[in-house]
Amino acid sequence: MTKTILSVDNVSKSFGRYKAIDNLSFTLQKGDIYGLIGANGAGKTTIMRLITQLSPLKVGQIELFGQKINQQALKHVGAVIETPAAFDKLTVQENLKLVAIQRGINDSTKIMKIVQFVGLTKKLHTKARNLSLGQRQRLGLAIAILPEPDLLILDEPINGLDPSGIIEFRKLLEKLNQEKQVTILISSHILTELYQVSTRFGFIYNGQLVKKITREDLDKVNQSGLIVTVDNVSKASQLIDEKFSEKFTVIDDKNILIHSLAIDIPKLNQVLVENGVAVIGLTKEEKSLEDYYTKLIGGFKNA
Ligand SMILES: Nc1ncnc2c1ncn2[C@@H]1O[C@H](COP(=O)(O)OP(=O)(O)OP(=O)(O)O)[C@@H](O)[C@H]1O
Repeated sequence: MTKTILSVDNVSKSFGRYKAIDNLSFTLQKGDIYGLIGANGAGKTTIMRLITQLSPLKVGQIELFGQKINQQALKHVGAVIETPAAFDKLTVQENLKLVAIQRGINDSTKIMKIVQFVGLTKKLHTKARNLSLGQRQRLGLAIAILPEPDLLILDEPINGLDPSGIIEFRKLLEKLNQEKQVTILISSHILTELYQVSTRFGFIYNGQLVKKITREDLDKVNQSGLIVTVDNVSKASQLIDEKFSEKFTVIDDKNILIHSLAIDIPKLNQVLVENGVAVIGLTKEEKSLEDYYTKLIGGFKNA
């Protein structure tokens, strides 16, 4: 049975006359890794600040774990929003000890486990101000996950991480999600990475959630066709036209795009070969999350 962890319902937020969030609604079910995507200024941070009560909610409703947001429910939420919440003058260990005291965590081995988990063991006694940007991101994550939250909210957590750091970070999130059943709301401009980690996506444009899609459905939409590479395009297109009902486009003098993956591929191959057309390749045309985003947002910009 699915369990709703977070429900954002018709939320709006204005700064003066400017409407940063415009009637936005979405829900997170337990186990989701929800990728929030949008251009600079779209409203990603603002909605995260509203969820965590860093910014007061005046229009709409937000429920956490089935109840109206309140301080008690927020104890089960870990968040890294904008700059990580570490104290510059304290070391990594001191920062985590402080969180442990604030949250009543008595197990002293837990800090070491978390430090190891986020890959900061060598920096245990380094002051937060002397950490690199990526190391600060890791400390921010450590602070957020030390109290074992049920929901983790991460605003641009992979900014500033090096390539191997990005991969490690993805593995950390997957581990938290799979082993500890942590539900995650994450924003990032690095869409290749967000695609790999997320199970669902929400696209924000000008403060509105203009599209919600599961990764499964995104994959279906993006797997938009089959590219057939042949030695004789005119003969091949004539045969496809005669023998199959799928729409197709001749791309160039070697390639034809069939606009459906439902076509009977062995039969297509057989028909072409039996009629003297050499089939050089059959490739699924798979588009990326970037392609989907560009097309979706392009449509709104041009509307
Ligand atoms: N405190 C504030 N006062 C006035 N305007 C604000 C305030 N906070 C945010 N905004 C505006 O609200 C809009 C949404 O900002 P937000 O930080 O949520 O965007 P974002 O999607 O997180 O962008 P980015 O990808 O650049 O981090 C922006 O136009 C921003 O200038």
